[in-house]
Amino acid sequence: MRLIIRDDPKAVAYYTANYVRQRINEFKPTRKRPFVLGLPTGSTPVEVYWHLVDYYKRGEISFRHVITFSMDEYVGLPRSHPESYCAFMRRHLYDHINLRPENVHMLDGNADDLAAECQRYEDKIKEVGGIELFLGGIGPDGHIAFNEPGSSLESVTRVKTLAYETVLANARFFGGDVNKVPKLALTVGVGTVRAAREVLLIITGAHKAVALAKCIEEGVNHMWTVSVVQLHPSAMIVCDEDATLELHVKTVRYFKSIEQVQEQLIGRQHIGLKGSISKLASSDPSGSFGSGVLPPVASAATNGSSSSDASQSSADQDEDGDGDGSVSSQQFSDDEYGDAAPAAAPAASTPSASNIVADSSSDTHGVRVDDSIAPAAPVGNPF
Ligand SMILES: N[C@@H]1[C@@H](O)[C@H](O)[C@@H](COP(=O)(O)O)O[C@@H]1O
Repeated sequence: MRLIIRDDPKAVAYYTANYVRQRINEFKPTRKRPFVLGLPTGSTPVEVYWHLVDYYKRGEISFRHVITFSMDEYVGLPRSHPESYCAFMRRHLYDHINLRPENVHMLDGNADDLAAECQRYEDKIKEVGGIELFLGGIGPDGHIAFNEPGSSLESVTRVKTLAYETVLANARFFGGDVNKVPKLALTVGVGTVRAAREVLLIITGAHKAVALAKCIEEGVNHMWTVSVVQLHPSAMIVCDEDATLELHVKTVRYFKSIEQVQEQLIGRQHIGLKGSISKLASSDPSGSFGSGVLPPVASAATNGSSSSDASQSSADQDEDGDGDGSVSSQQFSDDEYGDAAPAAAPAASTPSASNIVADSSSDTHGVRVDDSIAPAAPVGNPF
C-alpha cells in the first residue's frame, strides 16, 4: 500500500486528479480497450471532479473511451432529487465531460427488483472486463462506498442498511434532518472494490483520522471495511495532514520518507504510476544516501507529465479502436457521437501544472516532503 500525505484537502484533490489523468492518458483507452473507472460520491471527491472537468476543457484528457461505474445510490430517492447520487455525479462530473451516455453506469435505487439491479451491475462490470481503477472515499466509521461496519469483506453489489453514524453524517445534505436521509442504499461490495485492478482512496479531515489509523495500523477487520485495502496488491491512499492525527509519528515518517527516498534514489521521472520503477537514477551525485541527509526534492516542473505531455497522450488515443494507436489531434477533436469537443482552456481561475508554485515548507512530522503538486485550486465552484 502507498500512503501519500499532502498538506490539506486541496492538495489531496489536485494530486488525485493528476493521478487519474495520467493513468487514463498512459492507458491510451480505445473503443475496444476502454478504461473502466469506479467513482465515489461524497464531498471529498468534488474538487477532484472539478479538476478533471478542467483538464477535459483544456483538452488534456478525453473520456470518450472511459466507462464509469458509480459506487452507490440511495434506495427510494428519485433520481431527480438533488441529493441522489445520480444527480450528484451528473452535477459534478458527468454533465461536463465527453463520456458516452452508454458508458455511464449508475445503480438504480428505484428499480422494481433491487436484487436483480445489483446483479445487473456486477454482470456489467464483468462484461466490460472489470474495473481498472476504483477511486473511493470513506465514511468516518471506515466504510467504503456504503459497506458499513460488519459488511462481508467478500461482499458484492447489494442492498445495504445504513449505519446510524452514516445517516447522521449524511444528514448535512438533507437540511440536517436525519429523518429525510434514506436508510437503505445500493452499494458495490467490498469484494467489488477489491476486484478492481487498482484502488485509490482519498481521505481528508480529522474526523476520519481514527478510520485511517484503523485502516493502516491495525489488521484487516470487517468493522473498518476500508482496511481491506491491506490485501490489495495495488492500493494507494491519498490523505491530508489532519487525517494522519491518529497515526503513530513513526508511521507518518515512514510513508513520507518512502516518497522522499524514492525521489532521491530513483528520480521522480523514473517512478511510474502505481509505484513502478523503470530504472534507478544514473548516479547519486551527493553520495549522501545513507548519511541521513536527504537532498532537496525535484521541482514542480519534473512532476509527472506536463500539460503538453498529457495532451499528447490524449491525442494518441486510438479513436477507432483499430489498434494503430495513432490519431491526429484533429481526430481527437472530432465527435462522431455529437459530444462536445474539448473546449478551449478556461480563464485563469483554474490551475495548471505550470502555474503551481512549489511549497516545501511542510514539516509537520519532521520529514520534509515535496509538495510541488500542491494546487492553486479553482476559485469557487465552476458550476
Ligand atoms: N456512500 C458515500 C461514500 O461513498 C463516501 O465515501 C462517504 C464519504 O463522504 P464525504 O466525502 O462527504 O465525507 O459518503 C457516503 O457515505
